[in-house]
Amino acid sequence: MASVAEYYAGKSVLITGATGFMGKVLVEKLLWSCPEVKALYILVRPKAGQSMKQRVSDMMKCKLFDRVREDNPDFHKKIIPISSELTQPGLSISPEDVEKLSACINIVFHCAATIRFDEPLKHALQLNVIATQELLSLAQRMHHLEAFIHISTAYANCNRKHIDEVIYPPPVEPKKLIESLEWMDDGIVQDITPRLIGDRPNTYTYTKALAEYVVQQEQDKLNIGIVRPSIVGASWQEPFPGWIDNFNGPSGVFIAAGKGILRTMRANNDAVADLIPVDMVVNLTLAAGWYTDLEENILPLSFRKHHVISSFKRNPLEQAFRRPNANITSNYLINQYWILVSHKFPAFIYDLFLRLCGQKPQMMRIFNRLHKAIGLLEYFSSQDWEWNSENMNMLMSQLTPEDRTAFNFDVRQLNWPEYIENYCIGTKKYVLNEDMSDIPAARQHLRKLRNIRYTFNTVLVVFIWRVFIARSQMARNIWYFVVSLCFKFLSYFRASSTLTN
Ligand SMILES: CCCCCCCC/C=C\CCCCCCCC(=O)SCCNC(=O)CCNC(=O)[C@H](O)C(C)(C)COP(=O)(O)OP(=O)(O)OC[C@H]1O[C@@H](n2cnc3c(N)ncnc32)[C@H](O)[C@@H]1OP(=O)(O)O
Ligand SMILES: NC(=O)C1=CN([C@@H]2O[C@H](COP(=O)(O)OP(=O)(O)OC[C@H]3O[C@@H](n4cnc5c(N)ncnc54)[C@H](OP(=O)(O)O)[C@@H]3O)[C@@H](O)[C@H]2O)C=CC1
Repeated sequence: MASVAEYYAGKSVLITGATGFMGKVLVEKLLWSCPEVKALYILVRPKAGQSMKQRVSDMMKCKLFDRVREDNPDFHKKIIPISSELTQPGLSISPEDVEKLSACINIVFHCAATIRFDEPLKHALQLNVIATQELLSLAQRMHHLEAFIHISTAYANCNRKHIDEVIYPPPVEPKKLIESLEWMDDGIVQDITPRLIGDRPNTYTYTKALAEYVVQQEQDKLNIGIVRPSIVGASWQEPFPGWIDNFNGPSGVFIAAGKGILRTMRANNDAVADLIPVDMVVNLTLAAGWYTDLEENILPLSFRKHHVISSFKRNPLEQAFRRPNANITSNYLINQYWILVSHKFPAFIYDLFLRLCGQKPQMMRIFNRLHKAIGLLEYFSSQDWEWNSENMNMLMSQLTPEDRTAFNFDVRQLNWPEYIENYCIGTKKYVLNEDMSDIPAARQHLRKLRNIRYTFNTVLVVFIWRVFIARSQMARNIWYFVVSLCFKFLSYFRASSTLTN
């Protein structure tokens, strides 16, 4: 059997979602580890006033492609952008491009999706299910297609506790749902969405489950593979440790904690957050293309020992609101208490301060957004799942020893504290674009925050005590008793030290 790199040599690959987090890393890794790959066709749409060409050219300037660029400055010649808006009929690919793709594509990686948890059902269905269907139809026209790899999520079946490497029956026949939603206006769809998604937490996991079923329907006509990553985090090693470019999932949580904004979160301390580095997911995806089978992948990170706070204390973010410190509890009331004391109260004080300085208050608004985001993640942070990963282990055993290194997805090799440290540094450098040389100033800022806190606490204690003493005889008695006790101790130590001298 050919090695993974040999398999991709001379092949033309089609990638959707190549401008996304995972897609970019997939493109980079293919160019780096499979240098003989013939061409990478990427489906891209114009966005935010930028043309498709401009977007692709910006993407290739990204630091992520540094090692590829150094190795081969002409690497961009292998990347062929195809204009496509996935939510449009026929993916809005021109007939000439359809012809071109049909004639040359050997492998398809379908990464594009909306991963927002609050996506309206109609749009999530359009992108995650209908576009997948359209892509499968296109794939059937490809004369030399060898594999169609669909990126799903380990949470597509999160309504189950134990998840096997099988496609479960869909919650509803996708075709019927698409037909019925077609005539409904957005308001009606919004009203019935909770009933439709049932025991799933959001439209994302619901539509990803439907998409898996749609892909499975084509298994007689195409060689399909489904990869189900869990929570995808910053890169472990490739192209360099800590690469991350978004606020999704844990990254937003880490940044909010590092900035001292997030001080409490509802999660099951005994549960694990199944985090997997993006480079491992990409390695597994490429190996799945080589082998074409059904895979999934997880790595447990315990909520109790997450190493995030200690990492940010060593490498602080700039201008933190408060010192990083997070209380993780599964108890609703305790969490609400901390939200009040550690989130809303400081936000209120800070906004009051801003108002007094003639500035616009902003902290309460930031906290409201944070609470919305954290609320959407709570379902995942409060539970535990069990995944079967026999196919993944089998795939690993099929790789040559060299490929096991070049396309490593063995999560047991990961050093957890080191990975989280690089992840936190990655959020600082690549998401927030902060300079590492500012770390001493950021540490100084944390020290200042600590001193403000000590001063504030002392003033508060003295103030409460003074109020208390003024009103209660008993408090006064206790106060005098404590003071006289301290005084006696002091005199005793002074006397005994005089004796020993
Ligand atoms: C110290 C404790 C440590 C504990 C350790 C444990 C960690 C693990 C924790 C929990 C794990 C659970 C994870 C489960 C994952 C499942 C896995 C998957 O299969 S898929 C992928 C998942 N998909 C998402 O993560 C999308 C989630 N995001 C959304 O749905 C939306 O972004 C939402 C609703 C959260 C916000 O929507 P809007 O409309 O209010 O805002 P918008 O347009 O997205 O963003 C506005 C601005 O805010 C930033 N932003 C977005 N999310 C942020 C966040 N979480 N924190 C801070 N800023 C964020 C954005 O970059 C943007 O910035 P600009 O305006 O462009 O400058
Ligand atoms: N991130 C995670 O934690 C996890 C992700 N996954 C899965 O991995 C895959 C990739 O996720 P990730 O890279 O994080 O997601 P991103 O949101 O970073 O990327 C999504 C990609 O889809 C493209 N896309 C979205 N809408 C359209 C459209 N209408 N037309 C054309 N392209 C479109 C985006 O293009 P554009 O740049 O134009 O917006 C982007 O390239 C998804 O299938 C997701 O379900 C699974 C588990 C966890």
